[in-house]
Amino acid sequence: MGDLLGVAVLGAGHMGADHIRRLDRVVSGARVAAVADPDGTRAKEATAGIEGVSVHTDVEAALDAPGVDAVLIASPGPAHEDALLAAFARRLPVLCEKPMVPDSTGALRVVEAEARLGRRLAQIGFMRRYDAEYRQLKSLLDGGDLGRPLMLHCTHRNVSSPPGFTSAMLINSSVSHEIDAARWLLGQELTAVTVLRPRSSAGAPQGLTDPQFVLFETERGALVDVEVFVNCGFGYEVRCEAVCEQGSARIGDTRSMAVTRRGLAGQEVPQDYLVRFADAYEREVQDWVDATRRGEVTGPSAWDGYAASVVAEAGVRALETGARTPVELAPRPELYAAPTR
Ligand SMILES: NC(=O)C1=CN([C@@H]2O[C@H](COP(=O)(O)OP(=O)(O)OC[C@H]3O[C@@H](n4cnc5c(N)ncnc54)[C@H](O)[C@@H]3O)[C@@H](O)[C@H]2O)C=CC1
Ligand SMILES: O=C1[C@@H](O)[C@H](O)[C@@H](O)[C@H](O)[C@H]1O
Repeated sequence: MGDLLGVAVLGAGHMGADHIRRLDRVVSGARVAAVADPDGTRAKEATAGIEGVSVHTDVEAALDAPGVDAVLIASPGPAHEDALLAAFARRLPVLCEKPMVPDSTGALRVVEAEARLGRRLAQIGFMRRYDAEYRQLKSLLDGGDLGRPLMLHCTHRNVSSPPGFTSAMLINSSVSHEIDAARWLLGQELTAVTVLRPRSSAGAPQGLTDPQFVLFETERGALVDVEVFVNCGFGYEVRCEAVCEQGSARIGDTRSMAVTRRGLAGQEVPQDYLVRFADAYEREVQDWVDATRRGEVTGPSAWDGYAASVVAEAGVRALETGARTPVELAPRPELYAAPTR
């Protein structure tokens, strides 16, 4: 490694381009060494003005490019397994966007491959763990002042879904964040899932089941409900209220300046995740760069990515069948910690 951690970014779409900008201009200690995207034009646009970066349409060529010390995967979910295994084969540390691998069999292959190496290389991009409000809620719950958590009420709304977004993706792409956040906040595995379908919004693309109401059960008897609505049209809203035995705590209400004029009081509502979670992405990538330079791997693990995929897969089955669906996890390799609390 030179003075700076050389990062190969795989995928230069919405998230990839934003991570490239962040690595180049916001976080310290890293540089963009290579970028791969089958759409070469996107890769060129995302790297315009960055010195010393090589641009590729082939993932393996980017991983083997000079100066690459680590990898950031921001390609679509189905491409993640091959990319993770290629990074592991080269012993390169990885920050992989969620979902780690959308299908649980592929996710387990990633866990097993890392366990065979005997050390962690992967951090999964569940950035809510780096959001100031989520961290505050986590400390409060861990401190025990509110007593045992009984319920989490979650809201996850997007203004609109991108082209090609499916009813299953409301769960395995969008709700994957609540799945990870609930496991982390509560320190418990999720054990069963039920999905209800309210009437679909006229604002949703034809055939998309949107919104959905998802109910998770946990191993120590708590309940987690999630309203997910990805074509709400009015704002990017992510909220979570924890209801405990001796109190409740709620995060995600609009935190911007309040303005009153012409008889109305109002606050700006973020329109997408890049705005709402800008600070969280920055802290996530900075922590990853710092830990990688120290030779450590911190943050959400491949096991967390696997668990989220299994729960989401059960959720998609529950959506299709209308039935309460149990979650079955494989035995957890020793390399990974159990959820604690
Ligand atoms: N943490 C978060 O809040 C968010 C995470 N994501 C995740 O980021 C990832 C990318 O999502 P978006 O940027 O929204 O998608 P996108 O569709 O905007 O970009 C994906 C890019 O990857 C390229 N690509 C396709 N196959 C590839 C391959 N095998 N190797 C390298 N590049 C390839 C595409 O040409 C495209 O440029 C997904 O895993 C998604 O779930 C997306 C949005 C927010
Ligand atoms: O990860 C994300 C997207 O992939 C997903 O599609 C959105 O629903 C989430 O809000 C966003 O954080």
